[in-house]
Amino acid sequence: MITLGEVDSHRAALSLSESQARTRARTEAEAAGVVATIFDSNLPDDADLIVDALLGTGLNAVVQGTFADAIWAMNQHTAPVFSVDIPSGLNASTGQIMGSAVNAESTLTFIGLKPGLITCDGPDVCGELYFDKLALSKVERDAVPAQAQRVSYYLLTQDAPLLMPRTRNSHKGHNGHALLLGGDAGLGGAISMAADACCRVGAGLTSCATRPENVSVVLARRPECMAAGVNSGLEVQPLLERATVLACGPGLGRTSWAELLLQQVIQSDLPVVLDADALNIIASPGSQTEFSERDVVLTPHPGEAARLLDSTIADVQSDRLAAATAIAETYHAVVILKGHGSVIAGPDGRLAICTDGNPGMGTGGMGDVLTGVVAGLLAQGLSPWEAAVRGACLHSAAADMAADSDGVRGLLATDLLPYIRQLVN
Ligand SMILES: NC(=O)C1=CN([C@@H]2O[C@H](COP(=O)(O)OP(=O)(O)OC[C@H]3O[C@@H](n4cnc5c(N)ncnc54)[C@H](O)[C@@H]3O)[C@@H](O)[C@H]2O)[C@@H](O)CC1
Ligand SMILES: Nc1ncnc2c1ncn2[C@@H]1O[C@H](COP(=O)(O)OP(=O)(O)O)[C@@H](O)[C@H]1O
Repeated sequence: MITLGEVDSHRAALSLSESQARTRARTEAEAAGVVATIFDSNLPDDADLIVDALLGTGLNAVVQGTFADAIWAMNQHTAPVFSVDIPSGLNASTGQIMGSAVNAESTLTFIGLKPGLITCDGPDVCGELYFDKLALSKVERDAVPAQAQRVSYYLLTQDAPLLMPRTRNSHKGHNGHALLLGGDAGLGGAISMAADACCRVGAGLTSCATRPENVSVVLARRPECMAAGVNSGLEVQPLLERATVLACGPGLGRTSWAELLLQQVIQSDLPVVLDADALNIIASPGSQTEFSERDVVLTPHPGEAARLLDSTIADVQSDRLAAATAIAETYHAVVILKGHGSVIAGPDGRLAICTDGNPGMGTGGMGDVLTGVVAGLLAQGLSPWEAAVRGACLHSAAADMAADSDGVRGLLATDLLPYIRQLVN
């Protein structure tokens, strides 16, 4: 941790106001050896560290004027920037850059980890993130309730394994039977990848209901999976009777075939994961779906979330926690709002942010694998909340392992599968 004492030979203080608090801060900084100067668009060339303590967690409007100039100057400077509490210009609650933000080399945040540091644009601007609870007692810290729980594969498995070990006497009937529905013409890969992930996460049995022409695609990729070609909703009925958990959406499309399949899924009372076009169909005008009596996980990316909320991607990304909460409340379901810092929201107001994951995951099929992972966890008896939290972290941590091994670019959804298997054991 860097202290003021260690930076006292550096002239990096910016004085932009004479309010009482700032005056006191300035007095104390000067006493520690900092030389304060009025900011005039330039920072000293010879500074070898910039301490950014310009704007804090109260920022709620676009940064303008001298503040924007100061942020620009810090970003142009060759010295690394160390941000105090939060990089100036970043919205502490949402992770949105408010016009411009400091690109910190590292950030030391205090008392509580702000959600904006770990979702949306936050991780791109805060650099290495450090946390100090300061001298506050637990009682004092608990007085301010956390907005969201930070979750990661590492945090979830510090004291216990991700999944309970199996009894030696267990058999496939104990581990659930997931039925995955989707795979319209040309999209057989999506349902096939979801099924593979469901098998690898440990579901006892995995079946697919897909277009007849995709049956061979699914079976060729994963013979352990069962695949039925279906043309109508009626043909889905016997499959539903054997399943314990459903997932619908990967490669589903939006044809009348897709709507018939989804109708069967909606009418069932089995736990279900809905993704991709299943979400787009329930978001369409006239569709009145809510799941108050059922275990449901919805996995929208920001585009699908915008359709579910009848809003825009920009609105969703401007406050990801609020968007995930609004979907969870509207549909009475657990929601994984995907993207960097995936947000998990429960209908009861619970919120978590997953800090695993990397930009290599921005490739087709990655969401289909997540659907299979969450379905496989539900099949093994996890609650929707646990399946969503553990599934999101498992999926992203597997992607991090795959990226550590061979790099971020060119990472494919199916590259995650061996790591998913390692991480569930
Ligand atoms: N091999 C396969 O069979 C594949 C099938 N896929 C299936 O094809 C379906 C349709 O995929 P499309 O890409 O056409 O449609 P999408 O609805 O997934 O994407 C359409 C648009 O939504 C927006 N969007 C998506 N992700 C976003 C994000 N993270 N942040 C902000 N905006 C975002 C973008 O504007 C994007 O162009 C998927 O739902 C999936 O089930 C894809 O998963 C790709 C691979
Ligand atoms: N930059 C990123 N950082 C972390 N995770 C990401 C990033 N980009 C994408 N992801 C993850 O990858 C997956 C993409 O899902 P989705 O958009 O539904 O893909 P598809 O429809 O192609 O299957 C989600 O789990 C999302 O959280």
